[in-house]
Amino acid sequence: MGAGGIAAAIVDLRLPGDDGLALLRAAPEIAPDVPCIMLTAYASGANTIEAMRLGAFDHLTKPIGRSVLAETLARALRARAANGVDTEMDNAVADPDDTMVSNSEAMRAIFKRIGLVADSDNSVLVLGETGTGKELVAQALHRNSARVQGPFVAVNCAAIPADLLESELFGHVKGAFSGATADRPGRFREADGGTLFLDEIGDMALPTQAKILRVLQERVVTPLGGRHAQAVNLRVVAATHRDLEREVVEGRFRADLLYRLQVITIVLPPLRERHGDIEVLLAHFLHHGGGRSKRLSDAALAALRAHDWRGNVRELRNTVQRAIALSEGDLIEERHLGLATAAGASAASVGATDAAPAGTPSRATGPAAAIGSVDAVAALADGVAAAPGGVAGATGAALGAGSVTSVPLAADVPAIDWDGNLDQAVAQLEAAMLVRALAASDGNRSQAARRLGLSRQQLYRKLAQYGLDV
Ligand SMILES: Nc1ncnc2c1ncn2[C@@H]1O[C@H](COP(=O)(O)OP(=O)(O)OP(=O)(O)O)[C@@H](O)[C@H]1O
Repeated sequence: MGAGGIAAAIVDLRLPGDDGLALLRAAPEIAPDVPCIMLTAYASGANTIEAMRLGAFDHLTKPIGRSVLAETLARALRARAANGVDTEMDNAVADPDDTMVSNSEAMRAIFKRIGLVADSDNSVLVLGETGTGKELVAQALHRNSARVQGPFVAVNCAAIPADLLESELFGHVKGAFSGATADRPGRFREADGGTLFLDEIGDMALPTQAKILRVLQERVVTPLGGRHAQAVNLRVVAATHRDLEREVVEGRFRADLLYRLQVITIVLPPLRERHGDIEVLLAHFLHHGGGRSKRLSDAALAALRAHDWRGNVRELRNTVQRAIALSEGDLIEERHLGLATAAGASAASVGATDAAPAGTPSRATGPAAAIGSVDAVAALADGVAAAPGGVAGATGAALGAGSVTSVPLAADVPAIDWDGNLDQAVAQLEAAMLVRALAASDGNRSQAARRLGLSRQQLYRKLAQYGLDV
C-alpha cells in the first residue's frame, strides 16, 4: 500500500487485524512524512506513551469535538508543511503493564511527553509534590526507552546520610575508608546501560551535586579512593518535590546542575488538580488491594471526592488499603476511610501553630487520645490517614488547643489482620509507631527518630511515606 496523496492520517487504535499501533510502526515505510493522529476510545497511559514514542503527531480520545479535531489536523498539516514529521522507529513492542492509571487530560499530556522523550538520552527532571507518581514516570521513561533491557536503578538521596551517599553513588575501592572492606561499584556503575533514578535530588549536599555534574558532563565515575575514572553509559532521571529554582537562589542547589538536569522537565500536577483521576485510581487500588468485591457507599465516595489529597496518589492508595482492611463486609463506609475532618485537615495542612479551633470534633467515637504538641497534632490530623489502624484503635484523637499531652497507649496499636496483606499490616504498625513516637517526644523529630532507632533522614522519609510530614 502506498500513501500517495495522503496529507495526514487519523488512525483508530482498535482496527480489525493489526491495531493502530502496528500501523504507526509501519507508517515510516508506507507513508513517510505523513503525520498520524491516533484516535481512540480506549486511551491508556501505555498506549498514549507508545503512540507518541512511535511518532504519532498527537493522541486523541473519543468522543472528540469537531473543533479539537480540526485544530489538531491543522497543526499536523502545518507541521508537515514546515518540515515533515521525522519518525524514527524500532521494533519495540508496547509495554502491556499499564502501571499509571489516569483519566485526566493533565496526565494524558504527561504520558504524551513521556512517549516523546523516552528515547532520548538527555537527563530528565521530574517535579511534583510527594506521592504524585514521580518514580512511576521514571520507570515509564526507562521501560519505553531503548535502554529497557538494561537496569533501572533507583536511589533515594534523602534517605541516605550525606556522608554515605557518595560511596553509594560512586562506589569505593577496598580500604578507601574504615569499613570499606571490599570494592563496591556504586549505583552509577550498577545502572550502566540503563537508567539511574535519583529521587529527592533537591536534598543532596552541594559537594555531591558537584560530583554528579561532573559525571553528567564527562560520563565517567571515579570510585572513592580510586585512581581511575571509569566510563558509564546511562541516562539520569532526577526527581524532587522541592522548588529547585528557589533552592538555587537560596544557595542550596547548584545552578549549573539544575540547567543540565532541566533539559527535559516533566511536572506532575497534584491529585487535587486532576479530579478525573480520583475515581479510576480508587477502582484501581480497590482491585489491586484485595477489595475487588467491595464497593464504596455514596457518602464515602463523596468524602473521597471532596478530600484535598495533600499526600496525593500515595495517600489515596493508603486510604483505600486501610478501608479495605477495616471494613468488615462488602461496603466501605465513610468511617472506614479515616479521612481528617475539614477543620482538622486544614489546620494541619497549614501547619497551624495553635492546633485546631476549639471544639474541633474528634474524628471517631471511643476513648480520646489527646495530643497537645503542634507537630503531633498536625501529624495526627493528616496522619490518621496514614496511621490507619493506629487510629482505628486509637479512636477519637481530640485535636483541641492546649489539650493535655498523653501518649497513646499500647492499645492504640492497630488491630493487625494476621491473615491479611503483609505490606499493609507492616505499614499500619509503622505508621502507628511513628505517631506514637512523635507524641511521646512532643513532636521533636530528632528525639522521635532516636526512640525508633532511625536516623533523622529515615524518619523524614517514613513520615513522608505515610503522609505524616505536614
Ligand atoms: N497514576 C498512578 N496510577 C497508579 N498508581 C500510582 C499513580 N501515581 C502514583 N501511584 C502510586 O502512588 C505511590 C506513590 O508514587 P511514587 O512513589 O511514584 O510518587 P513520588 O512522587 O515518587 O513520591 P515521593 O516524592 O514521595 O518519592 C506509589 O505506590 C505509586 O505506585
